[in-house]
Amino acid sequence: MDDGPLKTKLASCSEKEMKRSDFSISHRGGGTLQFPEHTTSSILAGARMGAGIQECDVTFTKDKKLVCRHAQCDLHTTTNVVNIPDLNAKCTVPFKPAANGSAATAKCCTSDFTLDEIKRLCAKMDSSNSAATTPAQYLGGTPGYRTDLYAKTCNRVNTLREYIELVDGLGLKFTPELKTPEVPMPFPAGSDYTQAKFAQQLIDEFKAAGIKPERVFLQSFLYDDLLYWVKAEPSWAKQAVFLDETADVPGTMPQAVANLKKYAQAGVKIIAPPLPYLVTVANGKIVPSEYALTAKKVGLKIITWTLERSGWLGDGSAGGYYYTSVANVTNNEGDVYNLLHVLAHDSNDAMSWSLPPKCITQTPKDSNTPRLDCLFISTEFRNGHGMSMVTTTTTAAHLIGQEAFSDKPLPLASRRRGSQEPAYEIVPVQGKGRGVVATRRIRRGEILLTDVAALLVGIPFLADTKPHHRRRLLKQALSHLPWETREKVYSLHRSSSKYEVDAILGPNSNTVMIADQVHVGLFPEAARINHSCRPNAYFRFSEDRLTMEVVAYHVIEKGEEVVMSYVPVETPTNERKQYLNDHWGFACSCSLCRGSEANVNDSESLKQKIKSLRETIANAKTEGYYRDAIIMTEEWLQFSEWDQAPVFMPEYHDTLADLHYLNGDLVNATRYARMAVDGWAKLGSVDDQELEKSRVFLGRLDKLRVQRK
Ligand SMILES: C[S@@+](CC[C@H](N)C(=O)[O-])C[C@H]1O[C@@H](n2cnc3c(N)ncnc32)[C@H](O)[C@@H]1O
Repeated sequence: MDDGPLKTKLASCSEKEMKRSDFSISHRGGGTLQFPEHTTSSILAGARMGAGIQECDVTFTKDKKLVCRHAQCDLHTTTNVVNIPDLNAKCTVPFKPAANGSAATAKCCTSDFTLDEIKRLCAKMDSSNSAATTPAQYLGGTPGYRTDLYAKTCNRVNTLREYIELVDGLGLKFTPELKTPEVPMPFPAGSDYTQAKFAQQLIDEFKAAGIKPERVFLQSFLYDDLLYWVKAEPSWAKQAVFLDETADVPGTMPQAVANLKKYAQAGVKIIAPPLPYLVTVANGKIVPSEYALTAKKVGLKIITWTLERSGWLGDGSAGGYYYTSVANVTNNEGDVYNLLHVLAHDSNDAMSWSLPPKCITQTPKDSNTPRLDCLFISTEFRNGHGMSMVTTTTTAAHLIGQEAFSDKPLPLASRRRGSQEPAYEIVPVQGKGRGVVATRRIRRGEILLTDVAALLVGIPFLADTKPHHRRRLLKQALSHLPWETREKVYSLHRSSSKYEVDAILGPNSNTVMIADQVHVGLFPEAARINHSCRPNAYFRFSEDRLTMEVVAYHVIEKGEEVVMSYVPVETPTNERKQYLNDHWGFACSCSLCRGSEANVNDSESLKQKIKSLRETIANAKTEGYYRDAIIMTEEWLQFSEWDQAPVFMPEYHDTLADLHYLNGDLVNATRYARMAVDGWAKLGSVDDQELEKSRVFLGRLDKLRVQRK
């Protein structure tokens, strides 16, 4: 693979455990390179490789039973049928040996046999030997890049029912494809076994097995099958997939693109074309095609047919059919990852943003590697709240990867009693402009306010970009926000500074981490919270929701101002005063900033002690002195209580649980983990994320204890 950020990122995962994911869908069972397809061994191999969804291509037997085969008429190449004389005789075209320069032939269909007969077959690797003069020879021909190793024992052909049972047992999802019949329908002629009946039978098998429609992605190449499901079985059609091959004939792509709207209007939800429909090349890079962009625009979801190649990527054939639209940038086997990256991220990027991203490339002073920063704007984000972001494409892709833009539910913030109004108001506060004041008593740990980011900007962009370029891009970022959010943001402009964006961003933004990169975030509502050296609240940033939650450190009485510390609480007084003055533009008048020398010094030395204790705890933890870290954590709690510095008991219990676990003491680790879970739960479930984290940890500890018994 070519060197670059993607290769580095992938290499960093080489030692990670494989995880099951719905992103990975097995084709014909998962292990077709090594296992006879659609068999139990193949499905188990797919599951081992991480497939979250498993395929069965569904076709019917002579007695109308449903079985899994890639095609209705492939039994002569995927089973030993031609080598069983009485069954071979029943084939549509029984085996005929090669002779006089003509290849050996056979054609055996599932509809030639009853299910009992099909159950006598052994599945094998999909191949045939065209030079065969005997049925046994015809079974050969497996290409050298596959193996017959696992076809030596008899793998039976699975029925749809057996596949459902197996995949259900593995806890996976299903993607059955209704195979286009190769015999005229109804089958047999004049009977009532129509195409619609076949399409219904497939769903009925899932219903009979008690499978919910949310676990099933039906597929078909026949548009009429999709229309049938939409009409007859709407809940099963919700994630039915239309396999689109209508642009395979040269010149037909424009029509295929135009048809997408029609499909969406008819109720189709997911389109699955082959790779070349989805990507093209622009400026030497793989990018989403017009087909992909249009599909998204009309509201269709996309599942790539398969990620496969016809021939090697590095031998000059450039992957054959599947790579036709990107052949001129395909020259080594690693290019499959470049393609996959575009399918997984870039095509979604292009859809998530309301305007095409605007990008600039610049090389930071301390590095030789150029960095691409882009302005991404989504006016749809959070029901029209909107958000602009200036960051690298890697960070944007990371956020898309964790579905940060999917409007996940927000954690519940405090409300006024018996009302939907927030439990705070924004009012003038003496000497500080405006501020946030509680309108009822807020409990410790309650989430007082949840705010959605209006703007996120990477620090490297701010540091490396020339001021006028920086201001211009940021101005665009703000001006494209939806009206209501934009008004809120502009109302934060308090100073008479010449540069509006600087005046808005400077004294109103918070530092947040996204994908391990430092960013500043503008949260227009939370930006009304003033500073105090003795805060009663703190903020927590959620990377996968792009929100800020303001949490009460301790009880905040009705009418009390909600305040946060703009600097780490343990920062020494002089440093703090200086920073607040330089960066936030005000002279700190907190009691700690202006208190008597003696008091300040007392508090100062406590702060210093806490600061160094926290550092020592962190060091002891990384160096493995867990016992010492445990003792110091107890000490830290004591000091914090003297100083009235905020400390959450569940947070503290989480730390102790972790340290005891690292120290190999499962009993104490479990004790503290349980206390942490109880503590978070008592906070009224307002902090679901922390509660969930502690619960997961406790679950792990419980499992470990059971294993060790
Ligand atoms: C994030 S804003 C807080 C909301 C602001 N008071 C308003 O009216 O929108 C930060 C600005 O508020 C003012 N501020 C915050 N805390 C203050 C404090 N403790 N004393 C004086 N001014 C403060 C400063 O002007 C600071 O730059």
